[in-house]
Amino acid sequence: MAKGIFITFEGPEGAGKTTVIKEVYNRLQQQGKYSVLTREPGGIRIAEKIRTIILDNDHEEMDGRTEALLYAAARRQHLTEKVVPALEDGAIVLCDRFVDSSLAYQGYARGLGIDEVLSINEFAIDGLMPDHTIYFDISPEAGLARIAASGEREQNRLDNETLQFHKDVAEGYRLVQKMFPKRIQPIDAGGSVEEVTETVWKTVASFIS
Ligand SMILES: Nc1ncnc2c1ncn2[C@@H]1O[C@H](COP(=O)(O)OP(=O)(O)OP(=O)(O)O)[C@@H](O)[C@H]1O
Ligand SMILES: Cc1cn([C@H]2C[C@H](O)[C@@H](COP(=O)(O)O)O2)c(=O)[nH]c1=O
Repeated sequence: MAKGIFITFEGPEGAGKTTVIKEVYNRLQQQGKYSVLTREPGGIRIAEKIRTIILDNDHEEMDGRTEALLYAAARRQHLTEKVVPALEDGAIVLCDRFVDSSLAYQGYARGLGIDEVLSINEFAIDGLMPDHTIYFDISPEAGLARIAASGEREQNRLDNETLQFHKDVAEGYRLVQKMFPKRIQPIDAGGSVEEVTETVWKTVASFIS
């Protein structure tokens, strides 16, 4: 049985999750808290390989159900190899995206059905849902504008979806929040990096105190 705390970070493209989660992880390290920073899809060798297959711009023919199953497969391996052992060791596990991404992106935006995608993920996660989820609340337009402004990142197959797809992702997340109101805590992600980091830090601190 897990002894640690499993915290996931969710939101649309460019919401600032990766930027802020790194800072939160650094602060936990400075405080001497045993913490693990990881991401989905990825975090371990096999899941990073699956990530490359899913996000490759050249794989435009990928079927929606194949996509959902690949995310679930990467998740299963990541959980068994990294997340569960860390939780059993008492770590605070910070994970950049998890099952709610599948529900919003594949379940709602791809039109596979939130319940259907939850059902294949139930097999993958075998009962392990996050203790807490922080949702970075920002419009898809603002998130995509941040990515465009930075010019640092190569656009992947999901980034390159239509604006309507990203609006559907946001609507999907809204429905997922209604399904899990106690677990998912929205924060305003529209401020500066410093402002959002402070909000997230305070929220994480409230989970671990
Ligand atoms: N609060 C912020 N204000 C302005 N720019 C930001 C803010 N947070 C992050 N950025 C910038 O926006 C871009 C996207 O940020 P980041 O990669 O952290 O987002 P993300 O939520 O992880 O996105 P994705 O899920 O698409 O990978 C980066 O260039 C980052 O420097
Ligand atoms: C876990 C997960 C992710 N996605 C999408 C969301 C993003 O477009 C990419 C991951 O890229 P990031 O830069 O690391 O955020 O994958 C998804 O559609 N379904 C999922 O389950």
